[in-house]
Order: sequence, then structure tokens, then C-alpha cells
Amino acid sequence: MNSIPVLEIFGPTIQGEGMVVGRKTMFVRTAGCDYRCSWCDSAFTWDGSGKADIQKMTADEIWDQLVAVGGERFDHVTISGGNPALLSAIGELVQLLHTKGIQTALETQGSRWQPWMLDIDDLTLSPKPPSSGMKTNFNVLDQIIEQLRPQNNTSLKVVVFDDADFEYATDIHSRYKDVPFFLQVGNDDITSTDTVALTQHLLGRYEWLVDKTIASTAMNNVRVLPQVHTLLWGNKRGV
Ligand SMILES: C[S@@+](CC[C@H](N)C(=O)[O-])C[C@H]1O[C@@H](n2cnc3c(N)ncnc32)[C@H](O)[C@@H]1O
Ligand SMILES: Nc1nc2[nH]cc(C(=O)O)c2c(=O)[nH]1
Ligand code: SF4
Ligand SMILES: [Mg+2]
Repeated sequence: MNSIPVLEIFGPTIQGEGMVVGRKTMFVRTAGCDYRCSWCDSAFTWDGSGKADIQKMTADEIWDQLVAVGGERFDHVTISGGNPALLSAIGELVQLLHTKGIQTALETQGSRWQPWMLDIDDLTLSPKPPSSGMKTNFNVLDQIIEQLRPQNNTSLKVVVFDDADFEYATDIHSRYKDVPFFLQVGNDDITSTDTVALTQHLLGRYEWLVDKTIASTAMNNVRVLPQVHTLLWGNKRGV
């Protein structure tokens, strides 16, 4: 079995974002990313600061750890990162989870294709807007969405910080009209430890994003969401 670089395994918690928001789930967070988003709330997966915590684990070892942490209190596992789509070995984990009767979700930015994406139950593609400093390769994203289209397992989620990001989100939604589309509030204070103040601030940002969506003629068949876990637990890790 091939090994997977794992940074954290936690839960059960709720999926705080996107297409299955509120779903009780475990998280497996992999190390390494091909992007370097300016506002990444999980930069410890790629900036070197979490290096000592990386464990190379087989799918079997990840399963054992999921059970050690979550017991029998879960039937859904979300694989995030970093970018899990850098890792071909995730395919073995997805297969194993399905043999155990566990549903799977994936968080990725849509920069890399893996065949095992076809087997994911709830797949979120989150292309990055201008504020991230990253540039979307639309050839790659077009191909990923084309291959996933028959599966009906995919949604798009764009994080928005400013007007230029909202325009980018509008472009993504109009390019892939048939893919369920989510707008997500950007957290612009990823170091705050004052959860009450942060929550107040992010609810204000949520209202701004809702107002922009209400006013837009291009954003009708969309859903607008905050990061629910951040409203509950602030910038705490492992929740
Ligand atoms: C940490 S990323 C890991 C998965 C993958 N690399 C990706 O970006 O989709 C998981 C989700 O968190 C979002 N995210 C990261 N930093 C954020 C922030 N400061 N505010 C809101 N969402 C953020 C990303 O856009 C992505 O949708
Ligand atoms: N509760 C919770 N929901 C999440 N949805 C996406 C997350 C991620 O970091 O990928 C995340 C996370 O870290 N925690
Ligand atoms: S793609 Fe995801 S994990 Fe990578 S830097 Fe951007 S938000 Fe962070
Ligand atoms: Mg997160």
C-alpha cells in the first residue's frame, strides 16, 4: 500500500462549508499544496510550520486512526488539505472507506485531476479568486468538470473577499451553469483568537455578500454561506 502524508485526523464535527454544510463528518487533512493562497486558513499544510506533525500513513492506518478518534460516531469522512488531489494513493483510502460503509467528501481547488475523484460522494471544487494571488488554469478545470459531469457528485465553491472576487465568482458560475454553485464568506482575520469579535465581523461580511448576491442578475441559482465552523469555534484548529 502507498502512504499518504497526513497532518491531522479529527472529528466527528460538522462540515462547516458548502454543498453538505451541517453534515456530521470526520476530517482527514493531507499535507502539501500546489497553491499558496494569500489568505489560506490551513497554511500549516504547506508553509513548513506543520512539518513535524506530518505522518506517512497507509489507508489501513488512516482507517484505524479514524476509528480510534471517532469510534462508531461517524459514517462520513471529508478529505481536505492542502490539496489531496496531489496524491494518487487517496484512491485506496476512498475504496477502503466505501467497503466500511463510509461516505466520502473531497475539498480541492480543481488544479489537478485524479481518477479516484469519480468515486467521491460529495466533491467540492474551489477555484481561487484574484485576492488569493493564484491563477486558475481553465484548461485543467474544464477537463475536471467534464469528467465529473456524469457522476453528479460535484459542486463549485468560490470564496469571496472583495468586488473583484465576486466578479470572478460570477464568471465561474456562468461558465459552469449546470454545476451547483456556492458563494463562501472569506475570513480575512485568520489569526484572531477573539471568537466573539470575529463572529460579529464575519456576520457583517456575510451580510455584505448576501446583499451583493441579491443585487446581482447573474447570481440567481446560487447559495451563499458563511463558514459555520468559524462562527462556532473561531480560528481553532481541528474542529
Ligand atoms: C483549506 S482548503 C483545502 C482544500 C483545497 N486546497 C482548496 O483550497 O479547496 C479548504 C477550503 O477552505 C477555503 N478557505 C481557505 N482559507 C479561507 C479563508 N481565509 N476564508 C474562507 N475560506 C477559506 C478554501 O477556499 C477551500 O474551499
Ligand atoms: N468543520 C469544518 N468544516 C470544514 N469544511 C472545510 C474545511 C477544510 O478546512 O477543508 C473544514 C474544516 O476544517 N472544519
Ligand atoms: S489551495 Fe487550499 S490549501 Fe492550498 S493554499 Fe489555497 S486555500 Fe490553502
Ligand atoms: Mg478549513
